[in-house]
Parts: sequence; structure tokens; C-alpha cells
Amino acid sequence: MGKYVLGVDLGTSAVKVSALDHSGQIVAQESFDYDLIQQQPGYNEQNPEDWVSGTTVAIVRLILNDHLAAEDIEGLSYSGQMHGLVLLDANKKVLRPAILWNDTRSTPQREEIEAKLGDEFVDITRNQPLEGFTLTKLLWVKENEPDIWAQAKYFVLPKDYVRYRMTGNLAMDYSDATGTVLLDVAKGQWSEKICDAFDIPLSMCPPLIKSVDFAGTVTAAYAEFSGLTPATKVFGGAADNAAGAVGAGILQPNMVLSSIGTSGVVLKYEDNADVNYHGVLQFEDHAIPDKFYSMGVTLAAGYSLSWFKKTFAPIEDFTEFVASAAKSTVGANGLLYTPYIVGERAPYADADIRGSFTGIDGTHQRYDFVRAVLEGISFSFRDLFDIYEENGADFDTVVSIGGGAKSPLWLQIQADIFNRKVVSLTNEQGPGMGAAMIAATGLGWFDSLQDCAKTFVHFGKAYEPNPENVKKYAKMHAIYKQVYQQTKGISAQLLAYRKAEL
Ligand SMILES: Nc1ncnc2c1ncn2[C@@H]1O[C@H](COP(=O)(O)OP(=O)(O)O)[C@@H](O)[C@H]1O
Ligand SMILES: O=C(CO)[C@@H](O)[C@H](O)COP(=O)(O)O
Repeated sequence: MGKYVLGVDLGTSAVKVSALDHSGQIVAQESFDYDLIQQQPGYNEQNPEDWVSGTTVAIVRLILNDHLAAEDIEGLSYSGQMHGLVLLDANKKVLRPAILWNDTRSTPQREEIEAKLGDEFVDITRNQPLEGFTLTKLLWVKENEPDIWAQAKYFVLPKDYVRYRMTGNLAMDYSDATGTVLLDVAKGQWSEKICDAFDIPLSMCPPLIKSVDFAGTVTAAYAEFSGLTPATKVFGGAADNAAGAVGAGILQPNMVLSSIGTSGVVLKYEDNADVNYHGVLQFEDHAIPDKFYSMGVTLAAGYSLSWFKKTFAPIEDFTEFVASAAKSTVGANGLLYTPYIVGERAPYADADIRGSFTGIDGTHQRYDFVRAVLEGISFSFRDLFDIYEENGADFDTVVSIGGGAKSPLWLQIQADIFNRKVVSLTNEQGPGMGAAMIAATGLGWFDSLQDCAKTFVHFGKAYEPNPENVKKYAKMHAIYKQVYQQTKGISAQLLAYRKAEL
């Protein structure tokens, strides 16, 4: 029997656990969905216990339903949704539901940090103190839930909590730690300056490890619970975007990732920390030791599509629903969608902006709306490509993963809007694949993640830009770019209305 590694992809909508063999083939895969808790607009929470149960159910199914022998599972690692705050007490018990990356309640805390540290904050962390990141969430709890804060002794991120429950060891890997905006990126240490400025005990920050570091073996209790053996080795893992980049082979500067999960990401490998996007794009430690990546995040990418489908076509098959956009035209017969339905992160760091359909005409059909959503998400990515171009970045290939890679039509739309060659992977499990590659490298199956990629990562069909469509989309994008400024004031008024009515 061969030996396997497990890649645990702890996403926002589900956990997917993939088992891979030495040749990088996915031999089995199981997933488990969980819900978002949305008590009011802008609030997004999840119960950490749901992540642990979901991961465990998926592993149990791999062993019982897919007949993987537990003793053949040599190691596992993680890809985790980023930034989510999990607060633990002195006994490492969860104190409140996790506040997730897409929760935007912490605007006052963002303003407080900006007022106190200004540009120095960006110099230390290489990021802005946005609502989505962990620090503003910590300060929100400190200011709004003093009883909880008084009991809080540690904080971790989603996949770190699952790793803790499997191994009994508390840690955070560098690629996720940059996303807390509490890390001094140049020094590779928790920032005393930031902790002191906001009265956060340094002891709350967990020990830092590298993505490929050994983090312990599975505890006897977790082995019993899951069916794994206590010899299973667990490795640090990475932020989902770092893991996605590894799984998509984004391991050199001429390649860019276009990832459409719940959120959407345009991500570029950075060889060193010299480039400075002044916080307009995020700058993070990579899963590859001492390497970095930059990225811009569209908060509601796949979420825009899922929201539209759930609301207007709840019982239709997802693939057919997306494919219906082929009945529309390039530019969706003049219909434009902006995907700001939960606020936006980049290029506009604005928690209050909301989405729009512009140009609705009496002749428009539902398929025009579907097409407009696919195009709007891609236009938002184009905005991010423009920032890279303004900074002189040179790249020729875009690797598409996630929802955007599931549809040939959407892959072509991306190629035409980005005006670049877009390739998919033969296996489009970017983050889960990256997590498994981290385990395989940690176990010593390969010397490095780059070495592992040679065996594990295979590119599929390439989509070349169609010059006619490129021209049409350039016109539509020029119109799209105006919508943010034109709707900013209207969004603010509607938000005030919603708040008054609540
Ligand atoms: N058949 C499909 N074609 C295109 N997009 C899809 C399809 N199925 C799902 N999606 C999109 O992909 C997104 C899910 O991506 P995924 O990477 O699984 O999310 P996450 O990791 O955030 O949980 C959904 O939000 C949905 O909009
Ligand atoms: O906030 C970010 C990145 O900064 C998100 O990318 C989250 O990491 C969630 O990812 P998905 O669940 O959408 O994959």
C-alpha cells in the first residue's frame, strides 16, 4: 500500500480534506459544510467547534468510506481561511464565536489604530489596519466585551485552532501571522510596539512556526476521535492564499494567481520585501520560508455569485446556472455589476460601499445578470492587475483556481478582461493541494515546496485573450471604474437608512 498525506482546506463555506499519494494524485476527498452566523449586517462569525467536527467527519469518511488505512496516512497539514479571531481562556477553551475575515464591524478600531500609529503601522506590518484583519477584531472585543477580554489569554487563527485540537500544541505559522497585522514583517517577530500601543499582552500571541515545520503528532484523544493513528505527523500549514499559491505553482515572479473562493484574490509571488504597495495591496509572508507574496482581495467574489444564485435560482444546478451566461454577450448587453455587496478591501478599503447593477434594461434576461456578475468580479480583479502594472510588475501567466476555474466560459472571460493568458490546473484544488504539499515537504518526501511542485502541480488548458473581446472589455472596464466614486455617497446614505431602521 502507498503512503498518503492529507491536505485540510479549512474554507469559509466548508472544510475539504484531500488525500494525496507520493505522485501528487488525489486518491480521495471528503468535505463538510458549515454555516456563517450573521446576526446583523457586517457581522460574520463561525463556531470553531464546527471546524473541528467538520474536519473530523471528513477524515472519518476518508478512512471508513474511501478505505484509506489510517497507518498509511503519514502526515497532514492545513490551508486556513485567514484573519479570523479565535479567543481562548487560560485553559485554551474558546471564549466566543470566531469573528471572521469578512466581518466588518471594527471600523472604529481601524480609525483608532490609524490615528495612533499612522504610516508607522504600515511600515511595521506592511498592511493597513483593516476591519478584516485580526488586530481590529481583538480591539473590538476589548472595547465591547470587557468580560470576555478579561478571560482571554491567547488568540489564534482558524486553522491554528484545528491544529491545536489535533496536537495539543498552540502555534501560528508566519504566513497567517502577517495577516493578524501584529507581526513586524522585517524582524519576523510579534511587534512589541503595536502590542504596547494597544495594551495587548505579548503573551497572548502564540509561538511562531514555519509552514513546513513539524507541529506535533496527533494526540491519543484525537486519534480515537478521528480514526487516525497517534503516529500521524502534523505540520504548520499556511494561510489559504499562501497555500493556494503553493498548490497553483506560484513560485516565481512572472506568475500571478487569480483565486475565486468566497472572497477573490489576485496574488503575486515576491522574492523579497523590497517592494512597497503602502498597504493598498496586502503584503504577507509566503509558505516558502523567507519568501513573500502580495495580494489584493475582492471581498465578495464567489460570494457574489453564490448570493445571486441562492436568491434568484436556488434550485438550479450551479454549473448550468453559470453556463447560461454564454447566452448573453461580451459586456452582458450593457449591464454592469460591482461586487461590493459586503463592502470592499482592494483597491477600495471601504467597509460601507455596497454593490450595484447599473444599466438594467427592460430587455435584459436573467442570463445577462449572471454574465454581469461573472464580469463584475473579473473587472474588480482587473483593478488589482492595474495596480501591479502601475508598480512596474511584469508577468505573463495568470493561474486561475477556485470557482473561476470551474467554468470554461469564466476562464475565457478572465483571459479577455485581464488581457493575459489564463491557465487552469489539471486538478483545481489549489489550497488543499498546497496544504498536502506542505505535509509532503515537511515529511521529507521532497527537499522543498518548489521541488514538490515539479511532481504535484500540473497546468491544464491555456485560455488566450481574444483581441476583439479585449477591446470591448477595456471599454466596459473604463465605465466600471467610475461606479465606485459615483455610488459611494449613495451607499453611505443607504447604510445610514438601514442602521436607523434596525
Ligand atoms: N460550477 C461552478 N462554476 C463556477 N463557480 C462556482 C461553481 N461552483 C461554485 N462556484 C463558486 O466558487 C465559490 C466557492 O469556492 P471555494 O474555493 O470552494 O470557496 P471557499 O474556499 O471560500 O469555501 C463559490 O462562492 C461559488 O460562487
Ligand atoms: O481575507 C482573506 C485574505 O486576506 C480571505 O481570502 C480569507 O482568507 C478567506 O478565504 P476564502 O474562504 O474565500 O477562500
